[in-house]
Amino acid sequence: MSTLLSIENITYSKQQRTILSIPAFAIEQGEIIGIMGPNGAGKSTLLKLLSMLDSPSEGSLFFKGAKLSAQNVSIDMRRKFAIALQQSLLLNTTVYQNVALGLKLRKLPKKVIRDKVEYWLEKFKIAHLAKKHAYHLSGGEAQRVNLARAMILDPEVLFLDEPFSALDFPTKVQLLKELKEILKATKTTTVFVSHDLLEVKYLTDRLAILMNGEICQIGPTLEVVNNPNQVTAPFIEEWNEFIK
Ligand SMILES: Nc1ncnc2c1ncn2[C@@H]1O[C@H](COP(=O)(O)OP(=O)(O)OP(=O)(O)O)[C@@H](O)[C@H]1O
Repeated sequence: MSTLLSIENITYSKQQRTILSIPAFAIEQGEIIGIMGPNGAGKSTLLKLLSMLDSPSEGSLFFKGAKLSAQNVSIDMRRKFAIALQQSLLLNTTVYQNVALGLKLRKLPKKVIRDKVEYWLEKFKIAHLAKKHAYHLSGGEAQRVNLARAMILDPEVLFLDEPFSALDFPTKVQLLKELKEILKATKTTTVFVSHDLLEVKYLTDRLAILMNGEICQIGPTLEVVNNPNQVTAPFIEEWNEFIK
């Protein structure tokens, strides 16, 4: 494996408060890495920095070894990333148009767009909803559209911020299963922020535990879950107790 995206000596501060302080963190090509931690630990902030939606107060971000800064981040660079959030934030139009939008912005030929949209609607089992208005979907259907809209961009890194947390359990389990198959088949490098150890155990290869803005433990997911360190144990053991 080789490092795809990494950060070095990052801090992120707001109103004289340090929200994140991370000396080093690397995401390997093709892996699914989870970021878990208590409320307010800084998970979403870390995701925003990694996906270049925000800039750190200090420190550097590297993509394939090249340093990125607010100045040298081109549209082409941004287009290597796709993001799916808990709220699907779909547009006021059909499912088809929502999934097609990113490719239209990239000015791909109509035929290519149609083929790709059909492919991804099929993959996420929403082809029958193509003409339906996005505002009339169930939560699970909307999240499928959201994920199709991200995957159609063929991202080098997919960022997921709690995409399943608003779904009921059976819907979540089904979508997790399908998404894992898709991510593994496409070898999509994925950063997955979640509150839920069950989701994280199922989906991720490695896990970083973020507490008070610091990565307190990182390693293969099962190793971290089964051998928490002194700092992460109270957080992880509470979960282990719950899902035993
Ligand atoms: N722009 C900002 N200005 C001030 N404080 C901020 C800003 N962004 C984040 N914070 C604070 O930083 C901390 C980390 O926030 P963040 O949303 O990253 O945590 P989180 O781990 O994702 O939390 P949750 O699990 O509740 O979603 C919180 O205390 C939050 O209030």
